[in-house]
Amino acid sequence: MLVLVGFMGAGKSTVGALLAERSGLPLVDSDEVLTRRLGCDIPTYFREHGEAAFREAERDTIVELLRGPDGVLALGGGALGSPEVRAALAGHDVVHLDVALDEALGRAGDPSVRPMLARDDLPQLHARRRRVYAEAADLDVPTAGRTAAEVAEAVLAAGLPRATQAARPAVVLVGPPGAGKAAVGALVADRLGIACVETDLEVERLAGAPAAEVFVDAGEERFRELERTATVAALRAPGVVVVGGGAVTDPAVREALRDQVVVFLDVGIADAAKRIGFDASPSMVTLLPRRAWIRHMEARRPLYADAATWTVDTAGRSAQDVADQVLELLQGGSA
Ligand SMILES: Nc1ncnc2c1ncn2[C@@H]1O[C@H](COP(=O)(O)OP(=O)(O)OP(=O)(O)O)[C@@H](O)[C@H]1O
Ligand SMILES: O=C(O)C1=C[C@@H](O)[C@@H](O)[C@H](O)C1
Ligand SMILES: [Mg+2]
Repeated sequence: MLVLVGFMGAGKSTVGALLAERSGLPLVDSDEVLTRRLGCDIPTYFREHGEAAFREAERDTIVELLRGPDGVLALGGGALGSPEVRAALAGHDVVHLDVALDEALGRAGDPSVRPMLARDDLPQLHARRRRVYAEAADLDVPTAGRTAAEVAEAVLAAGLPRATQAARPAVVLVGPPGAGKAAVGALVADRLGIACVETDLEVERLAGAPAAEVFVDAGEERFRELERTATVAALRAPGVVVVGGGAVTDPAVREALRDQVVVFLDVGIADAAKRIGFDASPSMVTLLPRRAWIRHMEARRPLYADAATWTVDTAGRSAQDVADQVLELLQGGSA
């Protein structure tokens, strides 16, 4: 992961969003994940349970996020107080956004709602933490006199492996026709502010004809060839990638799926048949009658499951509900 550390107001969230956009990696903000998990905002939690309880929850959450799928991770300003968090940073690319105290105070917003700003030893806290951030970091970026965009440029220019790695999808969705991949993919991409690439549509673009037509006129073998080209290319670019139901039968596609963040959207014939509408107007999926769907699913289930980082059961659920679960998984929530 590309991990951003620094004092409150250093620009971790703002610069993190710019780096996420540039690298195609999802942005995860530990304060946001914690707010969701704690069920209330951080100042309220500090008031009701005290700082020690907050630090424990913060430590556990961050250690878990650091073990999770790749991304840009912005850490809360006090996170490095934990030796477990400092140890868990090993092997990640850590960037310290170095900000002077007066500048940070100018940026960090209303001090009355910031538990850690309401203390009289702030200059000492800032000086102490600055050393801890620098010690943990692979790169220190002074933010004084630089816009957030310039800070992001400085991070990219330093050539850290994660910031400059070849782009790859934030998440790849696999599953049979009727799993809801395209609908869920569009919702997830929308929330992450990134593109959604459907390999079926890419095949149509390459072939210059509807996918069903390629399948019937040029034959399945030609269709699979185009699908392999389109899918392997999509898996090297940022965004959310929705992989056509049969693509996993191709060994090159399975190879390209290795080490990706993959969600298998699982579904049974009852829900799939309802969602597809087997008698609706001609499309790729209406070529698959009920029995063929079942046969394909039996053969492909192990391939979907093998490729998957997570499996999500979509039976009886709306696309929005499934998309929310996928987002939660990406942002370190439990399944
Ligand atoms: N380099 C910069 N120059 C000027 N303003 C900036 C810069 N970086 C961030 N800001 C602004 O400062 C404010 C705080 O930035 P941001 O929320 O990204 O900081 P943070 O490190 O995530 O702080 P927090 O402790 O709240 O998580 C925002 O209004 C943001 O637009
Ligand atoms: O500096 C800190 O100790 C904190 C910073 C914020 O990011 C929050 O994690 C919380 O307000 C504590
Ligand atoms: Mg922030």
